[in-house]
Amino acid sequence: MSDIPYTADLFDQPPPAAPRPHPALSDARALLRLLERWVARGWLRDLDRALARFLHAEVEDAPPLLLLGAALASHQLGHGHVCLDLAATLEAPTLALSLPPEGDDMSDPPPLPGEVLETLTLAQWRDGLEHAELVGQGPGSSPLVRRDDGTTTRLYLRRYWQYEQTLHAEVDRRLALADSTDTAPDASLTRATLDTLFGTPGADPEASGGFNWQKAACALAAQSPFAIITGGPGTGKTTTVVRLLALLQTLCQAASDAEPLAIRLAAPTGKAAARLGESITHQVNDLPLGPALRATIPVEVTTLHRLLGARPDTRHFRHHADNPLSLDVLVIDEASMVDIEMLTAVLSALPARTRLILLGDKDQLASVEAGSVLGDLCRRAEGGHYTPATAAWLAQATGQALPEGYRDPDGRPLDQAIAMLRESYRFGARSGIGRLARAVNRSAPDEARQVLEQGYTDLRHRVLGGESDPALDSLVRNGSATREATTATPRPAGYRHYLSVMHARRPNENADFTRRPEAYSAWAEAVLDAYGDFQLLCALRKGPWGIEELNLRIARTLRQAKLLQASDAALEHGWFEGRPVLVTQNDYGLGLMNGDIGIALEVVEAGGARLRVAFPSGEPETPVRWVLPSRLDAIDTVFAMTVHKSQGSEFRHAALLLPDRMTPVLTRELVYTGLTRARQWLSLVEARRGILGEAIDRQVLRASGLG
Ligand SMILES: Nc1ncnc2c1ncn2[C@@H]1O[C@H](COP(=O)(O)OP(=O)(O)OP(=O)(O)O)[C@@H](O)[C@H]1O
Repeated sequence: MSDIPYTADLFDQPPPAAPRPHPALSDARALLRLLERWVARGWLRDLDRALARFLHAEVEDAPPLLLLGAALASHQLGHGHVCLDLAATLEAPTLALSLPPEGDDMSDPPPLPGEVLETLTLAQWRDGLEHAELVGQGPGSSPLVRRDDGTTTRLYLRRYWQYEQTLHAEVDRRLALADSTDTAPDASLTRATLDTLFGTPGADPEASGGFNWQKAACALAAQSPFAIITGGPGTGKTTTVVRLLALLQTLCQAASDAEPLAIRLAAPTGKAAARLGESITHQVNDLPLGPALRATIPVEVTTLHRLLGARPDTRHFRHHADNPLSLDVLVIDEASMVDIEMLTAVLSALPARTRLILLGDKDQLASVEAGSVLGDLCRRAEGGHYTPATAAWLAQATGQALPEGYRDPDGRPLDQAIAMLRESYRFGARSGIGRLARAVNRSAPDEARQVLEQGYTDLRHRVLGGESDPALDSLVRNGSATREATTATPRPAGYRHYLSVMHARRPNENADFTRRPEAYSAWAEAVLDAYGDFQLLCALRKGPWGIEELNLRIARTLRQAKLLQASDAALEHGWFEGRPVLVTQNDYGLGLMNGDIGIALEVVEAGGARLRVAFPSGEPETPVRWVLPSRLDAIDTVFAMTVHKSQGSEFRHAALLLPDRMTPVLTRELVYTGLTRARQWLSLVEARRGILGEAIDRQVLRASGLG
């Protein structure tokens, strides 16, 4: 009692005024004015406001709370959510809406969502959505759909609600087929084939209790027309799927003398497709199988757009429910990057008998488009939840007893179709990167901190002393010093490495580009390969820790070290030799895909020097595709790359830079995705001590009704 100041002052103060409801909550015109200010400021898309305006113009009595919900549900699509979760929005508007957006300087801002929503309750917002013409509860023609459960309401634009419904229906249809006994594969042949493909039974590491999850994944997927194989980097997803395809072909051959299964492999981006193609080619060659069976496993990988027959200027594909793909098996790699619209299109274009196998890492950042389908479907993957019938099948088909902890008599049909690979062969038990990735995934900041302090040789950690700390420049220029710095030990590179290769291996100055293309091609291949040795990854686009400012800072650092030569103007806005660029949009005409990285190189042509940009083509005969800078519009300089853009890529040494303050994009998934891009070494750079812990405490939860 004595701690409380007992002074007259305390009682003289008027009680704080209760916040008043914002006028936009009850007046449609005030709401539209507010949305206009948010659009002018770049907080909302014009598209989001246009929807609210359209509904207001069409239906005079459309409640303001409904218009607000519609604009925000539309805004959420731009942030990867298929719907607006009302309760989450009211609880933490800034986080749920990512508003104000990253990089806003907050000078003279319009009212913040938090201020506007401050007095609104979930019950009031729900009441405000009561409008039969505009908001339905299910099938119908209303533009919006709401789904209520005890704790929240989800508001969808009808198209996205429909995607979710189609996806549910298509997955359920396939899972129901899995239950019918006439589709069950021959258990003894499955077991004999898996023993051949995987060698002696039970050869998996102790960490998995001797249980070979790769083998189990093959057995689970072989008995279901829909299957997911999820696992972190290097857990053997590709290894497993190649063996699964060999098993399926063996079972098919034994069942009939018919043709082998028609199998296609696909990935969401050209880069992911090229990577899978390369990895699968090696794996197929190593299979302990005869050449005839090996030849039935394809090594060519296409993009999903190409598979479905994308047509320019329309979101409709050539293949759909009425013109389905003729296939027996479709494998989609990097499925975490596939958004809900694309996955629905794929499922609709596949006959129900076609087996669909999704591969991916459920813990990675989801697609930037709406819907984290893989993550949602795999929410229960960690625990297994296999029924007694599934455990019995695994015992018959693999000769292994499923550990108790993964059994569940109440397991759901979807659980039976999902296999999680739990052991990384790339990051063994002694790898700091692997241990850090596990700590991040478990949201264990203290454990992550300990891993950083334990002196792993593949892990470096640095806390910067401010925006201009030269340690960052030194890291990106030179890489990091190895602890066991002997000349024989390879070192984690910085950008000096690829630029040195560029200078040292340049073709003779008399070599003309048109007459000696092979000399230029070999040079470009060496430079591109060396570039893959290092990449700086950042969470943000804007501000001192964002890629825009860092790209310029790094270019200047490299010029100062005499590794680049360019005027200020060229560094800021133009082209210079050595400029690494990232393609940000597919360009089928040029054969370039979103995510491709090229490097500007100077070639001698017709007696003069000119810049051309070299991209890896993925084709063995002409490994480099040369493009004139003037033909490239959708590109960014990529000395610094956002973690979002780095998905599906790997670098021998990756430096992950975390900013000095929390922003909505900084989450556990982002840190995990960033650090698992490193194949051999990771440098983790904190702009402020402790930011890693704060980031991994926060997980993105995408709003959806899947899972
Ligand atoms: N059971 C195993 N025993 C030993 N090595 C393995 C095993 N499974 C996979 N590997 C090796 O681990 C490495 C990674 O395997 P793989 O490429 O199949 O993993 P992934 O999960 O597809 O990787 P990514 O995350 O790159 O997509 C490869 O070198 C592979 O040969």
